[in-house]
Amino acid sequence: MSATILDGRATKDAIYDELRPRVAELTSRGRTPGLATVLVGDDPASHSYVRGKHNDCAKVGITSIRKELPADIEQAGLEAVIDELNADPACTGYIVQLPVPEHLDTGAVLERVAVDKDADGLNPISLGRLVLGEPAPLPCTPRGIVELLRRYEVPLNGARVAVVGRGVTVGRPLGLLLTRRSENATVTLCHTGTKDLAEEVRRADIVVAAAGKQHLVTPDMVKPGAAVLDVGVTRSDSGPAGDVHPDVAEVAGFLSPNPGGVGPMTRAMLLTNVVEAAERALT
Ligand SMILES: Nc1nc2c(c(=O)[nH]1)N[C@@H](CN(C=O)c1ccc(C(=O)N[C@@H](CCC(=O)O)C(=O)O)cc1)CN2
Repeated sequence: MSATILDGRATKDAIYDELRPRVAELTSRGRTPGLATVLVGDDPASHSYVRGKHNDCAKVGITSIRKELPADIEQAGLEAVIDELNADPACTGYIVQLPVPEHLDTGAVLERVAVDKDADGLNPISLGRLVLGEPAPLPCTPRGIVELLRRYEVPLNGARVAVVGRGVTVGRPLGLLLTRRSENATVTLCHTGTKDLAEEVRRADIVVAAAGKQHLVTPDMVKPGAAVLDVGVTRSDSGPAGDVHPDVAEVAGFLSPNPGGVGPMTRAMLLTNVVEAAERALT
């Protein structure tokens, strides 16, 4: 058996075909959406992700605003840039690319992003609304995972899902999304303290590996026919590697590869959040 590939690149392109006329409509009404990114430091992977986001903006007609700041910027300097974007009418949504250098206070930064411009859904008020089941921009990677599963008709209702990794951009919000009544899945959030990870994964109909540990999920851990989504990435001299061992493709029913799976979906959901915020502002 070889898994059906959950193709994030093709799905992203289909989503952009849907976004383009919505952006054109906003533009015709004098409200072109504008995405800003704030990138602190020189991390090559972060630069590559941000470049991808702006390339995508050009494809759908969203205006791009780029703020690139030195790695040694003080908290006050970064907050001044955030205040500037909060006040800029051309910026209808923005993100601070994570991680920021360690001397900066990530929580304070995310809290300062104006809620109505929070394109990442990572402001504590947006996350609180998600917990309460109120409308909010959804964090891009978890939203992308759910969208990818839906478009490939992977059943979610009643599914057992093992999410490996409890980070704030993926694992924790994904647990919240998948346990909404609309998704109705049962989620086990696994982490470094999980006693028997292999057993938890083996029980799952859907496995989301977002731990950032190379080839953590091996074929013997996967229930035959399960959907496996590889989200984590580890970079070494031999190049980037995902959290899922390549041989899992022989056991899984569906596989979201890395690269080419959830990464492009993260970008597609970011642009979707920006368009939705601009549409909300018009109504
Ligand atoms: N503010 C945020 N920071 C980060 C987030 C986030 O959602 N918001 N998530 C990750 C990184 N990320 C988004 O910024 C991201 C990761 C991967 C990709 C992507 O398109 N990957 C491609 C490969 C591209 C490449 O290697 O250059 C793929 O998987 O095919 C986009 C965005 C951490 N930071």
